[in-house]
Amino acid sequence: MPIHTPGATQIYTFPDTAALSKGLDKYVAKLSQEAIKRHDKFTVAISGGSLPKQLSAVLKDNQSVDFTKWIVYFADERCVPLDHEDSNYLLAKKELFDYVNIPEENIHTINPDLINDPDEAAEDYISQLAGTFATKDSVRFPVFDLILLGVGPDGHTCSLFPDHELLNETASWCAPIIDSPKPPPRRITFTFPVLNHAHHVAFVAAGAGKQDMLHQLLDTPGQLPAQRVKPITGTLSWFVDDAAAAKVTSTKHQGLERL
Ligand SMILES: O=C(O)[C@H](O)[C@@H](O)[C@H](O)[C@H](O)COP(=O)(O)O
Repeated sequence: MPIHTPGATQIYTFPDTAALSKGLDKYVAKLSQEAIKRHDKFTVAISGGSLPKQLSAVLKDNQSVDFTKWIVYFADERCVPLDHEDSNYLLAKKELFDYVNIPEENIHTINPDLINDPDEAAEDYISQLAGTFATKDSVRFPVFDLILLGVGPDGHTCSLFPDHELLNETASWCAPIIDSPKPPPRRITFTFPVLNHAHHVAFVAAGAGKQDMLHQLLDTPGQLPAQRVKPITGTLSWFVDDAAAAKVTSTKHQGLERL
């Protein structure tokens, strides 16, 4: 059975976070294999928050995944040194990169020399993206094989916050933000066009604290940042535990059975 129905949002539920990590492992491993078969690499972007831990719990021991072909970006990053406790890179390194053999040059971090200038840091990140994606097809936007996102209690995703002017960005690939309501205030973030050009986008959300927001995002039409993630031709999936999905009424699938 295919794991995706193009155009539809797939909501995979799991009894707990351990099961969610198993499902995520299965999903990511499959997409990684498909992408490597197709173009000899797997381009993936990840977020901060609880995502790296959920992602790596099972995946880091998955011997069937060829991590040497992974090319990793951060869907958003904080303007802090790479060894700072707020760094999304540091988090991902501790949770995943330290356990798997992704070549160092394939992990695209914010340029640590530019963290005092978010504009420059965002420009630099765009140049890094161009190095990976602007190949013979000369694409207008990067097309990631997979973008993995979290969602905040206010409906934000990446560093795209409700009512912020960045929600209207239609051209730039990566934007600076200096007034993030979630600390730290200075960050860089992918924009909606980049999220929406990906082949696959998956949100990961766990815990009762996400119940109300998930119900709002998945059952009620709206324009919250996470609701504006609508891949144009790609797929959209949610990986959630039962606690987070408790109030969701939209069609849900038992994750591991369906995957
Ligand atoms: O850099 C960041 O702050 C994150 O990328 C952010 O977008 C995160 O994914 C959400 O806030 C969800 O965070 P939790 O998973 O911790 O709830």
